[in-house]
Amino acid sequence: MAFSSTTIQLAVAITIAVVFALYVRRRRSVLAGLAGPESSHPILGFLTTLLRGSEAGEVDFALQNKYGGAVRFDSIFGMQQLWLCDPKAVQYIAQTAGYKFIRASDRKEDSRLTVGDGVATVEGDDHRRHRRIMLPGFGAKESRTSLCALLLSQGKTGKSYRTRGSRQKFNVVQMADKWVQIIQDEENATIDAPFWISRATLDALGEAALDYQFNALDDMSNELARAFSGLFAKARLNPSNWSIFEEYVVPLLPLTLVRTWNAYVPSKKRAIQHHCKTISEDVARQLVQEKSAALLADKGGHDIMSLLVKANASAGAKGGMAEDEMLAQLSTIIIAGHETTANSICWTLLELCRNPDVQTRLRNEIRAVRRERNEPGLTAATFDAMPYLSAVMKESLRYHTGLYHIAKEAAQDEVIPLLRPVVGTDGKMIHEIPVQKGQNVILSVAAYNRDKDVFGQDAHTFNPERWLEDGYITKQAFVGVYANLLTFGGGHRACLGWRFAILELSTFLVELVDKFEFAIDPEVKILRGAAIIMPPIIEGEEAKGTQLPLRVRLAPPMD
Ligand code: HEM
Repeated sequence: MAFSSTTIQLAVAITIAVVFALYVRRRRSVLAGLAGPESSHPILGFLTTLLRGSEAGEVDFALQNKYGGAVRFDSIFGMQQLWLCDPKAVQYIAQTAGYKFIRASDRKEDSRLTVGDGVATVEGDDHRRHRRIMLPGFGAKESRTSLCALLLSQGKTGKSYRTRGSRQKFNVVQMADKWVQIIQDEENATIDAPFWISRATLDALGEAALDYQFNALDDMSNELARAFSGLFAKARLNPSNWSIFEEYVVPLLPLTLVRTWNAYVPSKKRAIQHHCKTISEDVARQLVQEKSAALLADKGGHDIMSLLVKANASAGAKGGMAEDEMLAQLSTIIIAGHETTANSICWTLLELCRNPDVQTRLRNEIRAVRRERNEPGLTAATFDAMPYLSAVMKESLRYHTGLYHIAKEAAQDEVIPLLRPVVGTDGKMIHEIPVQKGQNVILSVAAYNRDKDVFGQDAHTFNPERWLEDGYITKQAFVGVYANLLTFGGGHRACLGWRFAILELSTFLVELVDKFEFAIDPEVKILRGAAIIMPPIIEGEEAKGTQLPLRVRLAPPMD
């Protein structure tokens, strides 16, 4: 990439200013006694290893194995960063400390570029206000209602749910029909699972959460689907040294300079982010207008966006959201809820390929329950009757976390407790870690979810059985909203859509595993891409982005 001389001069000036600021800060750092790895780059420290490891999570597992639950490492210019997977430390930061730990400020402007000032970006009182307005759309009842409306639409529509007009099939059934066509037309065809699942989950999110038809499965040229599919891999996989430098140094500048930089210094990532934001804002504007009109006519729906418009109207001028904040929520929901869920479905299918006995047992359970209940469509109660499905999902969300890191920052001086002490550089045991205001902290979702004390000595093995046996999992500290995993985060920032994601994952698995048998060419090595989220990628074909070629066959009928 060629840089203009102004960009280079600006970069040099910023570098000098930041080096000086960090030099002062480093002298004050209280993390020096914690053990950690050597830097792998003179300027970028250990970041090049952490962000570009062979596979997302692998560096985390090595740190956990060598140092335990708390690690210090150097980021840019020797600035000290804290990495944690200790259950009590994670619990403290994600849950107990509340707003004493905020979203890392180096991530905020970046996510603002894609989603604007939505719930995932704002802080403090604004964040409380956004969550209060959004929560009604994401509660247990609403998640079930909006998704059940969809699930039932493939059969008879329940009287308490709205009809879906001309749409007859839930998206996964529609996708499965297309797969049947492909495998009938071409012997030994492989299906690139993320290509299809990403479109189907976008359609599902549109219909269930927004009452909007993206038509991504029918319309291969759909602009929004093309922009958002594989977005993280396109924008973030394998970052160059320059991208890492920019991502960590620029946010240290005063906000106006950060925004000037983002507006005038060209980058592939920012071009992608800008494109996505523009497209999603167009859809959001249309939706907010439609939903507001429907509300005025007393015809408000039960989808998340309608509930959001309704809750916002009730909140009134003081407690409500401005128009740009409402628009930002739609981009937030698409970014937060689309690829994360699509990837989780893909990883679960891959584990079913790698563990054929698990696949067979799951199919047997699905078919037995469906035969026994004999219902036209799926309901939340159908899933409740499938304990093995629940175990497979929990294990998949544990083993392949949607995000492998959650980045936080101390909003004040704090002391972080540890469940298990770690050995300091002077050989003494460290039981708690004092941090100063502004300290960046990485919570390793990948490593916490593989904690052997919590999940068993075989935590690095995919084993759904652990969720069915009493005493296999020992709760060390309450951490997350679902199955005590850190996958959906925790506390005041926990994922708003986790119930929705679980219902969606359940639906896709039931429909797909009932109908198809899945296998993968053993020669194809699938890696967890490191792109904030973890898209499946093929070793040696990283440049092609998200891929998961599966051998899909019709499953033999039940005896
Ligand atoms: C398997 C799928 C998913 C995973 C693994 C996932 C994971 C996460 C994580 C780790 C966070 C950040 C938690 C933190 O910072 O402490 C988050 C936040 C969020 N997620 Fe999800 N998510 C998923 C699906 C969804 C869905 C389907 C939706 C919406 C329909 C959604 C909406 C959100 C929102 C709005 C936030 C921001 C919450 C806030 O900042 O207050 N997510 N998610």
